[in-house]
Amino acid sequence: MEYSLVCHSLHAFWSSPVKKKLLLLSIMLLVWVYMLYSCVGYCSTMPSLVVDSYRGKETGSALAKRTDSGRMDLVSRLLVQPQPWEDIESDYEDPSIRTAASRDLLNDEPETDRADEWDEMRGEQHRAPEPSAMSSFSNGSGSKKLPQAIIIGVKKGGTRALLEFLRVHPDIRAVGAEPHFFDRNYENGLEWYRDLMPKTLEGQITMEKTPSYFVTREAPARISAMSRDTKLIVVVRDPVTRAISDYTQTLSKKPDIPSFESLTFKNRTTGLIDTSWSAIQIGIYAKHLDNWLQYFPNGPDPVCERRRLISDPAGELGRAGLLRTKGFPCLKKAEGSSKPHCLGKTKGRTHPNIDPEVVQRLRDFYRPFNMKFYQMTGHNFGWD
Ligand SMILES: Nc1ncnc2c1ncn2[C@@H]1O[C@H](COP(=O)(O)OS(=O)(=O)O)[C@@H](OP(=O)(O)O)[C@H]1O
Repeated sequence: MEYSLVCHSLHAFWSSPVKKKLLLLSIMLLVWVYMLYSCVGYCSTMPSLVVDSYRGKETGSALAKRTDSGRMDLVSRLLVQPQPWEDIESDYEDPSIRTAASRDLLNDEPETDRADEWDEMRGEQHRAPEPSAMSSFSNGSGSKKLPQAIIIGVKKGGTRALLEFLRVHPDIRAVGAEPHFFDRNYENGLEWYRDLMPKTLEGQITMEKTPSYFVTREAPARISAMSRDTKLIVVVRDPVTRAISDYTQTLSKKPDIPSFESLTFKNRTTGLIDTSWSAIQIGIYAKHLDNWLQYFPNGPDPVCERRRLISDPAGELGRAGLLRTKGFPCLKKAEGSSKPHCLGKTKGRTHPNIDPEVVQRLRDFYRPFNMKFYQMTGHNFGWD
């Protein structure tokens, strides 16, 4: 009896249309709350491939200390546009690199473009960190290692472009500024050098580029003492246009220097070339390479060529055996950016017009050295 009464009242309750709607609404609300709860939990534990603007401004330790709830993560992901170019690599912030003197070998002039480094550092601040590096950064894992690969030259050869191409790859981590360890800072010791490097995980490659190593007499012995397995990479360029590019850089900083033509010759009448001028000397590649072969009998490998780096970067890197098997995307654009990150403002300066006779004289001067260089590397770069 009691049972039928309860059933009856329940039946009466369910049969009321208003109450039916109320119940339906409550169920929907419950389902919605449950779904939201699950989604928050799931998203907050997803590996982060992009950096939101807030995280991007933090340092590693700040990241570690952060105790955001998953809900905030979700909200920031939904509301804030992902800004993958806002992460800052700590290696660019290293004051010891920024203040490292950068001087020409023979001319007492800045060797590479400091302005470039700054531009590139700024550009770097807008780079998306690689997923693997990101995770090592955020969880504090990974360690600083001595570089396994170094771009050793040549100055004005396109070394910056090459490094930027390579470091797009998630398995490559590189220090952006030039450490100049094996030429100017050697007395600081290997620990100092290692400390400049970014943290890497197992399997990642640490790299740096300092183009003056190629012409530094002590560099091969020093690099070999660090590790004979160090992979040496050289980008070369037609020595005549390289010299003009080098001169153009100096001219942009010291507009009062003598003309290229007058610096080229010891004696213009006799046509004797001044090989003590660094702009000329750097281009005698065969001579410098000889020095490397004493410590690295296989020589730098690979030797890339600047023209090909411009016309077919992926092909040139593939030919050179760099990342051949990795499906390397060379000039990757950042999400949300129309520009590929590559070079600073000071690259691609207009060269001054040089007297064609002087250019020809220089071509004649370099020809035998170029031939020797082709022989040594087993590759005709076609500069003659
Ligand atoms: N994608 C690409 N590939 C190859 N080369 C490129 C590329 N982009 C720029 N460049 C030119 O490279 C020249 C600068 O070389 P570096 O980066 O080695 O200069 S530096 O030694 O670090 O100052 C510099 O040459 P100049 O313009 O003749 O001065 C750059 O314009």
